[in-house]
Amino acid sequence: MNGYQTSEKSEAYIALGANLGDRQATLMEAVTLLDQHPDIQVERCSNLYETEPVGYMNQPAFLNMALTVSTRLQPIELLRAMLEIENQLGRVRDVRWGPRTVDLDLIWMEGLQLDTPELMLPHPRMRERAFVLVPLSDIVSPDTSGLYNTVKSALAGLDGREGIQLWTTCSWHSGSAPSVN
Ligand SMILES: Nc1ncnc2c1ncn2[C@@H]1O[C@H](COP(=O)(O)OP(=O)(O)OP(=O)(O)O)[C@@H](O)[C@H]1O
Ligand SMILES: Nc1nc2c(c(=O)[nH]1)N=C(CO)CN2
Repeated sequence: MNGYQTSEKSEAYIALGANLGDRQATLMEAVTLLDQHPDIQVERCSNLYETEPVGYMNQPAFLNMALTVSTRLQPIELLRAMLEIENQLGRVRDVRWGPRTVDLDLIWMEGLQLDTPELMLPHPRMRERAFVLVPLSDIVSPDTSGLYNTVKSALAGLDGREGIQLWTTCSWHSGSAPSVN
């Protein structure tokens, strides 16, 4: 699909990670801030997983999770809203793949492919990242068949879930804060 209808609501999948400060509190704050944006509604929220760092090893373990949101925003506007929330929560960019208070990546919008430096969709590294795929597998449904099939086949091709532990369950009830156990 090339064109993009902004008048209709779209579902977007977002991966979140944090490995500095109070990781769980920061992730919960990011979810709340996303839902408080006037044009973004959080629909589903994965459990939280503690994961070993990938790419740059000399850093603390991450907490990772994933969300489904619905929005009428253009994808680039959604990404900019996400980057603003990262800044609000104290994200500092220095080392590539290095430690961060919070990271929000736009992973997938069904039927959409983009290849610009500012935004690539689907996220170009999603298939090799168990820390993205495992949380996503909590929230994908066969209705979103492109993503569902991508997550299932990418997970089957990885070496399993080594380095990924369930940290806490999480559920989302519209209009309230995310609830963790
Ligand atoms: N799908 C996407 N999601 C988030 N950022 C993207 C995406 N595609 C391109 N970018 C661009 O990548 C830039 C760097 O993002 P970021 O600092 O989060 O990278 P990173 O988390 O260190 O590494 P990685 O991109 O491998 O996850 C962002 O400013 C953004 O413009
Ligand atoms: N376990 C884990 N490792 C990472 C993560 C992350 O969120 N979790 N994010 C990175 C940059 O996007 C690099 N490495």
